[in-house]
Amino acid sequence: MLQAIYPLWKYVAEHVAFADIAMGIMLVFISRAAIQRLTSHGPFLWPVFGIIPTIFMNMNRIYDWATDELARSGGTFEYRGMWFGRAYGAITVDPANIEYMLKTRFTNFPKGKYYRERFADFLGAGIFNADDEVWKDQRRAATAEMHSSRFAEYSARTIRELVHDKLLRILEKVAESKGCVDLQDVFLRFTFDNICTAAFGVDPGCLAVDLPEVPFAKAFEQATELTLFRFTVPPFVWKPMKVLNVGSEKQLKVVIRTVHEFAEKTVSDRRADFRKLNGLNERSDLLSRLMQADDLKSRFSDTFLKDFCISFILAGRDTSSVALAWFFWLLHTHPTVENRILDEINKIVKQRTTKTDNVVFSVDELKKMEYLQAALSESLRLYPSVPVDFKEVIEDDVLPDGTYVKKGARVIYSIYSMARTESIWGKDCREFRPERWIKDGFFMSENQYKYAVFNAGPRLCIGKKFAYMQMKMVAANILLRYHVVVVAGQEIAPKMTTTLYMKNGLKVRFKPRDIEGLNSI
Ligand code: HEM
Repeated sequence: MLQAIYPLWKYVAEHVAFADIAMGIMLVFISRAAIQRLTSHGPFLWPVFGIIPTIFMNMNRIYDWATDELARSGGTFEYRGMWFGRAYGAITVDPANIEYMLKTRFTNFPKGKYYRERFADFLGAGIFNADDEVWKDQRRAATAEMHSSRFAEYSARTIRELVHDKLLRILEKVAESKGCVDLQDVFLRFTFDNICTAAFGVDPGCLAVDLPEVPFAKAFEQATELTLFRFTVPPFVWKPMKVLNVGSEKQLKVVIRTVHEFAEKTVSDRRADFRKLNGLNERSDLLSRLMQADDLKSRFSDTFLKDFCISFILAGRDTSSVALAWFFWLLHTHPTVENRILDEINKIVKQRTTKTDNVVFSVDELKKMEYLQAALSESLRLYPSVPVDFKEVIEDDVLPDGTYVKKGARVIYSIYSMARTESIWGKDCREFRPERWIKDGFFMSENQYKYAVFNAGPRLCIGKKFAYMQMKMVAANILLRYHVVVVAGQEIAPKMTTTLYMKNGLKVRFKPRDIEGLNSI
């Protein structure tokens, strides 16, 4: 045998240079990739690394890149990538595929282990990080409490107080000084205080006039960012770092501790109040309502309540604030829309029978603001607070458009790209046109799977109603009193992360309006 191979090897060694062999291997890979490109949709898949190099090349415009590729591929493309571990699946904007995953085959497309493993330290088994029975239990409890008239009244009151006692004071101070402020930062502070008040019944005080740094809020922000880092590196990098307690994992441990200590103390203090007062009838925040509702069954342990509240804060913290920042930016670039909103607010104020110096909108008045609701929905369509989401595949499946997805795959849906897809929203899909939401003078909602901004199906956002009330209360009160002037020369661009922040914030000035002359901008 060796006698036969040796002459052959000798011949190859003498006549074929190493470079020729390398070239041969490369040609095989390139022709495989070229065949793949010709026979499938989607971006070029590189040898070995698949889609990863293309993602890195387009990192600073990843959402627009995905939109272009999805348009080229007819709405869905498959991907695979090797980044110290295998990743594979599909990316889609097809509403039928989204309905299939989020409703029809809900149990085959959970959040999954990949997500849960990375968020476990921070969120424990909280609703945002749970599947199956653990999720169902929390969902049921949260829905019952949040849809109660008691919570609706409590949240309306707390939002109103926060707007009038804190937010408008800050704006007034900025307007008087003729200075400018980062409106996105102000909104982030507002929603953090607001969601903590709703979930825990505790106001952390981020929205004080001097805009202080609040340790709990800072720790929460860092815990989110450092957890997201785990999605960008392979497990064999972050897991040993966690065990050895070094680098970002060391920092993560510290900030998670701060968040958990705050939450644990709030839960145990409330438990003590419960025992002392023999109930929590006076309190309407979610934590107190859950404790009270659970009085006899003892189903909700303190750990469950802590995890529940932390998940809730994560879900409701930044979503409506970034939505408001994009909304005010769009108004700046579309003054006719701003005028129409002002007309609507003006009419509602004029319908009042009693005049007052300080207009405080009631929930009924906010409900009548149909055009404002349309403008906020349109702004969220173009700039969805959660631009992409994904689900894990439990068993091999076929999506309605024929895409085969293997067990263990991740199917990503790009909500940002959906808004820019002509087959979904028409030729004017890229335009900011609140009128598309108005039929016969009234706001008309859209199919959840076409407008997946608040997710859809059994996991539809629980805070949707709360978020609209919050956004309308803020927008109507600011617009009534100020013309928001965007400072010229700043770069407005999205930050490439899981929440659609403005990368550089939104610097604005406030020009007080003559409330009598609402029609003049
Ligand atoms: C404009 C504002 C908001 C938007 C665009 C939004 C969007 C979303 C989206 C896309 C999800 C699904 C996330 C996922 O499963 O990966 C979600 C879930 C959720 N949202 Fe919202 N949200 C907003 C405001 C809020 C607020 C203010 C609250 C709390 C008061 C809230 C509470 C929740 C909760 C608890 C879930 C988890 C539901 C579940 O998994 O069953 N959201 N939201």
